[in-house]
Amino acid sequence: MIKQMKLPPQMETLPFNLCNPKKKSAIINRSYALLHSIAITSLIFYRLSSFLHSRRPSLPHLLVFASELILSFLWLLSQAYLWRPVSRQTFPERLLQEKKDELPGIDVFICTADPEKEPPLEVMNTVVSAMALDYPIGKLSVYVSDDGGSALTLHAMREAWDFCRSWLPFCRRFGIKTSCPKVYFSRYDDDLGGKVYEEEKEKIKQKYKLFEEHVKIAEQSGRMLVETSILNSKNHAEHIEVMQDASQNATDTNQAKMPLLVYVSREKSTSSPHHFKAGALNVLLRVSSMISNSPYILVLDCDMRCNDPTSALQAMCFHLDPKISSNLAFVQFPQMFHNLSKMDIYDGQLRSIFSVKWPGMDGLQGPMLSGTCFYMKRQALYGDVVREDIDPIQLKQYLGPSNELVKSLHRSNHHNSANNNDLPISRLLEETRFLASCTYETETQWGKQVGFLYNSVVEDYFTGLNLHCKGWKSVFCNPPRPAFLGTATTKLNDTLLQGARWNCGVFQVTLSRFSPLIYGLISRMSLLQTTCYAYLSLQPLYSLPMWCLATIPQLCLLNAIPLYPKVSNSWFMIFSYIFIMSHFKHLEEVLSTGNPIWTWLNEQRIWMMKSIISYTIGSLNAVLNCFGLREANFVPTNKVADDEQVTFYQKGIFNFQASTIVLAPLVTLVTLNMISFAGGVARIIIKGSWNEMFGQIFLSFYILMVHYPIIEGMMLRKGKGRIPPSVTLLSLAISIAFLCFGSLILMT
Ligand SMILES: O=c1ccn([C@@H]2O[C@H](COP(=O)(O)OP(=O)(O)O[C@H]3O[C@H](CO)[C@@H](O)[C@H](O)[C@H]3O)[C@@H](O)[C@H]2O)c(=O)[nH]1
Ligand SMILES: [Mn+2]
Repeated sequence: MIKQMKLPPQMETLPFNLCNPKKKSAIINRSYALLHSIAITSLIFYRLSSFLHSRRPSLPHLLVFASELILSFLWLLSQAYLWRPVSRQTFPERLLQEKKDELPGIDVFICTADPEKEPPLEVMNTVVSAMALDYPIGKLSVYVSDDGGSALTLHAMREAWDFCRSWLPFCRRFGIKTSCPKVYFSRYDDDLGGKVYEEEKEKIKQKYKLFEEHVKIAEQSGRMLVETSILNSKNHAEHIEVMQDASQNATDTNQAKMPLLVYVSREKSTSSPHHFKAGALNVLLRVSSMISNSPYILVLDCDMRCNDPTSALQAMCFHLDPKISSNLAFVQFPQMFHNLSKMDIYDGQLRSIFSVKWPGMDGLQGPMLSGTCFYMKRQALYGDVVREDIDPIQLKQYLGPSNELVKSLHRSNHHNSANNNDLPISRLLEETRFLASCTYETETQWGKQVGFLYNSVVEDYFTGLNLHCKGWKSVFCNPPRPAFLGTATTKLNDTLLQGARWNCGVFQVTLSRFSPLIYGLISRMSLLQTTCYAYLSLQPLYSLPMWCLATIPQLCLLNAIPLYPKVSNSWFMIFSYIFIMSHFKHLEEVLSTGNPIWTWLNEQRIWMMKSIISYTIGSLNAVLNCFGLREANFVPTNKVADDEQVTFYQKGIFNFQASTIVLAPLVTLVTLNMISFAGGVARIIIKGSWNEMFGQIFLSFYILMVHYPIIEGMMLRKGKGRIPPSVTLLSLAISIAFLCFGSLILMT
């Protein structure tokens, strides 16, 4: 499919890629930051001086001030993302013109873990779309890691391999851009016309249907074996299978008509830790080094299908650019999603990360590693181990006992994508099984200094942090056509619990000796880059001011204790300025990244919800884990949605079918604010004074307004998806208890 176009003369002077600073955004951001920091400084001055004037500052005042300090600190850290945003452009045609014959090999790694939550048919669509990447065939290999060790996934993969035999030639022949068959057959957006094309399309469609049917039948018969497979998913021997034409030698990929496809299910046993996805990726690293050993690696989650086959070439526009390639570790594409609704009430698109934070970091040392959709240099993962002068014995202490692995390392170090073709295939497979066994990593540096790092359930964040600390750079590539599309969570419960896992992971890093604020500064990272990492690592702290500001001012309102200056007082202006400007800045960001105005409200809401639920649960888990009281866990997110769930989500209606631990805190806080707001309004009516309490009344009003869907779910909705009355009652009881108890304390 790779075609070399004749370039117009002016293009011949173009580089492979361009980096354009977003000057206008930088000016807006920096002016805002300057004014806002003056306002925050005055607020702190106001609080401190009022403490000096009153004889003994009250506890609520101290708590609110502490919250304001935490919020200000996090705000300050977050400014690093806004300092120097850039955007990038690639010119794959230029790359082909100069480097067509020197393109390096790429190994694609796809991870799956649970055939129930990650239906094999969907996973195979990802596999097929990766097989169809627009890249020289002999230089592309696809590896699937199946942590579930499921016979079903293996079966589906053989079927997928079969389907690829027809699908790949079809894509190549007609230049199909939508190389994920499921999407292609539901849209046909490659409008190519022509009789031959139509005929071929019909034929291939039948083949896809057949493929789909085979997998579905297997799925149905597999259901009955669920129990054994659950057992199996935690305890099974390794199984590795190289799929290839019978005529073809596994190692002779250069002659192949199809990319190599390899199924890897590592050995798992309940007695040894498997380190979740990071563990799976490290096994793939070792296994692939025996087979294709490509110098570059594309990592994909099982639901992240390729949506633009040229992504590999786009990534190579950076990796092969002599100006930046030597210290470039990875090219990160944004995670984008195929199932977002117009309203996107749960902020499934993660807008702030992929439209603001990563472009911002791209102007510094580069975006963080985001788990999927990145092209990584293999060498970067081997760390400082692979030096010319290192002695083999020492190398084995790092990499484990396999001689073949050590040898392969030198080959990849020499930028040679050639395989281990000095080994016979049977010997090679034997070695891969050894490398995929449970015990291989014992007493090695895998997960500590080599490969994807353990110690945090967000292996991506932690691994990326270490790379940047060692001086590696990264690049954010965000082309107009999404390069990859995944499945976003469409349920409140899933979104908040996924957020809890992420925040548990980053907080694990915060509590370790790798805490970015310290570790980053003593390493080779710049101050701004360190600040970006520190912001994410401390983000769970948002939970403290959120809990505080949703309860204390309300309690004080009911007890007639003012916490903010009177409206007539000029200091009130400072508070209003900070509140209004931070909202305007957020709005500016939402609109300038091409989103509708309701995104702004959705994000405010989900941010508060995450602060209360995800950040709280996440940081608690991390703390418990730190003291050895609880094991941090990586439970894969559900990727199947029932019709009912999809309907709610599509209509933008909150689905409150969620566990009580997720719902009760939210409902309690809303109830509490309803009571205090009512109390505040009653006070105005009876006493006629609103001046000194306005700040607190407004705060409650604001919280209620943003969380209107919860009020609706409690009082106005009927049927499925509403908040169960039992949760409402429980929350009411807790709020009243809190208010009574709190008032008692305030009176003493
Ligand atoms: O023991 C495990 C657990 C998970 N996975 C795979 O990891 C991927 C990501 O899991 P998912 O459930 O989709 O988690 P998300 O929260 O959606 O993932 C985000 O967050 C993770 C870190 O928590 C990153 O690894 C992911 O790339 C990033 O997309 C999936 O392909 C899983 O099959 C494994 O291979 N083994
Ligand atoms: Mn996912």
